[in-house]
Amino acid sequence: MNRTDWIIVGAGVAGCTLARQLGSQQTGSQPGRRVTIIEPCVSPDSDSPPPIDQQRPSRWLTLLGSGDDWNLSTEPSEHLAGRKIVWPRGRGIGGSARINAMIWFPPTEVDFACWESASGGRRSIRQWRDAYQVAESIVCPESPCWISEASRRFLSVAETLPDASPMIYQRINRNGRRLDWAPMLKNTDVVRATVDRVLFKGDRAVGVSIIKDGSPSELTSRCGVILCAGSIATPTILMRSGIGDASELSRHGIDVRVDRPMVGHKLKDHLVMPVIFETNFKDTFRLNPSARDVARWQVMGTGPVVSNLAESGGLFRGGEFQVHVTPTHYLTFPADSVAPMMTLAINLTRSKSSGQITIPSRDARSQPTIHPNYLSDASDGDRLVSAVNDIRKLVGQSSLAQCITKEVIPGNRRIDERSIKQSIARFSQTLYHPVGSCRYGDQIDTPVDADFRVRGTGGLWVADASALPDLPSGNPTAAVMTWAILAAESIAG
Ligand SMILES: Cc1cc2nc3c(=O)[nH]c(=O)nc-3n(C[C@H](O)[C@H](O)[C@H](O)COP(=O)(O)OP(=O)(O)OC[C@H]3O[C@@H](n4cnc5c(N)ncnc54)[C@H](O)[C@@H]3O)c2cc1C
Repeated sequence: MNRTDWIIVGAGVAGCTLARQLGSQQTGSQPGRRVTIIEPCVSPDSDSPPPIDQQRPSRWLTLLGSGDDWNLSTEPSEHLAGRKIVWPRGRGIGGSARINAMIWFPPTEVDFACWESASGGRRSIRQWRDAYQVAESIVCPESPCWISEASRRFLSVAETLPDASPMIYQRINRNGRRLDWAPMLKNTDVVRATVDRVLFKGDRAVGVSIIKDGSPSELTSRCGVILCAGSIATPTILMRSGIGDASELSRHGIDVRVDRPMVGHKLKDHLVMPVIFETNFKDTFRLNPSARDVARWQVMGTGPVVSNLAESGGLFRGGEFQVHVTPTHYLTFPADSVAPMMTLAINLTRSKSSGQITIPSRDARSQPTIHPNYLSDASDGDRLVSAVNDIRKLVGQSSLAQCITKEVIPGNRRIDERSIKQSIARFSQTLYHPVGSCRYGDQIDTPVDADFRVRGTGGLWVADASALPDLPSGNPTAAVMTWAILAAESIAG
């Protein structure tokens, strides 16, 4: 293969967006720039669009644990009753967007201000906003034309709250089907391989070493390498390349290239606490719909089959926490339940607790070690309890109360702070939003600088969720695309 201009590592949300943007600069009088993206192979037919059944929005749940998932899990969490939490991450073109719940949540003004501040003023709120507009024009998110009774009833009472912004979530869908990300790579060479580490000449990144069909080889590039392998894999690639905490790297026999103790640190995630109710709603949501509903979806793109389960919700108490409404028992679905269920899943928008990613060895095939340190900052637990109580109050003091036959989790007997905290420790889950493990910023201790460059190197950038300086206010795909668009502008110069 001839030498490419840029190598992008990982064809997930950031990688596909970046490839599209860098590739689109090949038009007009500009000399052609070649972009190569590297993504592991899932299966022989992994480049074809997913079969029709998998395009049904609610099917994302059954993709977890499939061949499209890296099947990761955390170390035992001290504040979650010692539980290991399953951390799905998508694999194949589209990355985690192959298996995600497809909610499109635009960044808020708080997010734009946070990003401007992280850049030390190098990138203005306006630039971030403009980049978001480009992201939106690429995805063209859909407003669903069907929501469940659970969503309808919840929204009608939430709309009466003064400090809430309830909403039906927009979807990353086309005609009620999961978006296919592969068309974004039409100007890009795709190599199916796993990246082990970055290759350098002096301080400059000149390519990557890869494992393809079980054998090691190398790919080189003229302009450099952009890491988009996501919040878990990007820091591990940096560490294997000798960029990280010097003492940790030496322990694994890795030559230290740049001593950057913060690589892998400041990892954050949205921890979600499901408050689950049994109801007297007329409809029970089923993963396997009737033939009539399937036909309605296929022909008209509407009906219960367009549900992505997490249909609606919004930001509450002035943006302090987010809610996802599902017409299911969040923890046992798709197993049938005795009565129609509703879950109000609650997460803090910005937790203070942060964790870290480390590598157990220098072997690229070894699973990274994930310590999310959920609730290690005590104030997060206090704020989550208070959010749970807010939502219980909303349900108990509104017309929704007539529809509830039983609170299943935490349960009516769990009223005091201690027992709600026990419930959180036992039942809360990841909302699948890890960010920040290769934090961007103008401060000297951030691994990535305000131009998306890995500090202490040349020709090496990070443009994925790992670079986000903090959790975004909502679901991160729109934020990650926004970052990739500004990174592409910066990298292409
Ligand atoms: C189950 C689930 C549900 C979610 N629901 C939503 C939602 O509804 N809305 C929302 O906004 N967000 C959601 N998210 C989060 C969202 O999908 C991620 O934040 C987003 O995909 C992150 O983008 P990324 O490019 O950083 O990483 P990813 O999209 O994960 O892409 C990383 C890519 O790098 C590849 N890669 C990893 N290691 C290597 C290597 N060594 N060599 C080469 N390639 C490599 C991976 O295979 C993957 O394709 C969800 C995530 C999950 C897992």
